[in-house]
Amino acid sequence: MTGRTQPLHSVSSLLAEVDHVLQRGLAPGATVHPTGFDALDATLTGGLRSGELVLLGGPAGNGKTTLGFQLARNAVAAGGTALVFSYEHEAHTLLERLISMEAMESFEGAGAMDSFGISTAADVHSVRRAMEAGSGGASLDELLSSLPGGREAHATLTGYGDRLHLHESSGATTTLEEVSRVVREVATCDGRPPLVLVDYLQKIPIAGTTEDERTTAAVEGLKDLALEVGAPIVAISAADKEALASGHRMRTHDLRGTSSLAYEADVVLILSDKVDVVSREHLVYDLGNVQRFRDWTVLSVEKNRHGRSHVELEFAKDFEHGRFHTRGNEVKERLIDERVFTT
Ligand SMILES: Nc1ncnc2c1ncn2[C@@H]1O[C@H](COP(=O)(O)OP(=O)(O)OP(=O)(O)O)[C@@H](O)[C@H]1O
Repeated sequence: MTGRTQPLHSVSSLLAEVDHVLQRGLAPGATVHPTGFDALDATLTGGLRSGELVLLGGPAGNGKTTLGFQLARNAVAAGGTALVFSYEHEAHTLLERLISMEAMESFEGAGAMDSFGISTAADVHSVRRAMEAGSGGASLDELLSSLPGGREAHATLTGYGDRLHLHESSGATTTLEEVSRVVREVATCDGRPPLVLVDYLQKIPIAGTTEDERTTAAVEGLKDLALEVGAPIVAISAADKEALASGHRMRTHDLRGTSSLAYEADVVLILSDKVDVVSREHLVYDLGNVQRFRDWTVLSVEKNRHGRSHVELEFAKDFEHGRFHTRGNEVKERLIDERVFTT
C-alpha cells in the first residue's frame, strides 16, 4: 500500500482494506526497496521501506554521495524508480559517475578482468575527459564505445533511464514544498513512489533562526512526506564542525543540527574510513593493515526500526568508478570511539 489516506482506522476496517488489497493481487505491507548491498539488506530485513526516513551521515569525502547515489541506481537497476535531489553536484557530474559505475558493473558481470585480476573499465576521470573533449560530431554511443565498458554502460542506462530522475537542486529555491511537489510529480508519472535521495539535508532552504530549528523542520518535513507519498527517503546529513575537529569517531549525535534527527529517522547509517575507526592494536602489530584498511569503509547501522542496530558492516571502496563494492561483511576487528587519525 502506498501513502496515507485517513488517520483513524478500526482494526475491522484495516482487515477489510488488507483483504481488498490482497484480492487485487497487491501486497498490503510496506514496499521494500533492496539496497543492493546484501549485508545491509540482511540487517535491514530486506531493504529500505516505503514511508521510512533514512539518515546517511559521515565526515566529508567518506562517500556519502557515492553510497546514496548507488542506492538510487540499485533501486532502478532492480526495476524500481528513484529520484535524486542534488544540491551539490550537477546532473552531468552524476551522469559521468553513473556511466563509469555501469561500465564497471558490466565488466564484473562478464568476468572481464586482465591478467592481474584488475578490471580496466572506464573510470570516472576517463568518462569526464571524453565528455569534455567531445566527439567531433559522432553520437554518444560512438563516443562511449571508445571507452572500456562504455557501450554496455550506455545500453544499461538507456534501459532504466526513464526511471531514474536527477534534480539539480538549489539552496535558494528547492524548498521542502518544492521537494514535495517534485516527488509527487514523479510518483504520478511513474505510477509508483520513487526511492528519494536528498543530498543534503542542511541545504534545504528553510526559515528559522537557529540551525536546530531549521534541521528539525527539514527532518520532520521529509518524514511526513515519506509517509504521505509512501516513499523511502534517504537524506544525507552533514556533521557538526566540532565533531570533525575533535578527532573522535563520528556517531549519530554528531550529525549537524539537532537531536531530533535521531528521533525522526527510522534508520541511521554512518560512514567512516575503516583506518580511522579500527582499534589501534590492529594497526600497530601489522602495518600492512593500515594500507588494507584504507581501501575499506565502515557502514554503521546505528538505528534500525526493523531489525538489529549497532551493526558494523564494511564495504570496499571503488571511488574511481563512483561506487562501493556491493559484497560486504560484518567488521571483525574491534572499533573505537576515538579516531586514530585525525587528518
Ligand atoms: N574520479 C574519482 N576518482 C577517485 N576518487 C574520487 C573520484 N571522484 C571522487 N572521488 C573521491 O571519492 C570520495 C567520495 O566522494 P563523495 O562525493 O561520495 O563523498 P561525500 O562523503 O559525499 O563528500 P562531501 O561530504 O564532501 O560531499 C571522496 O574522497 C572523493 O575524493
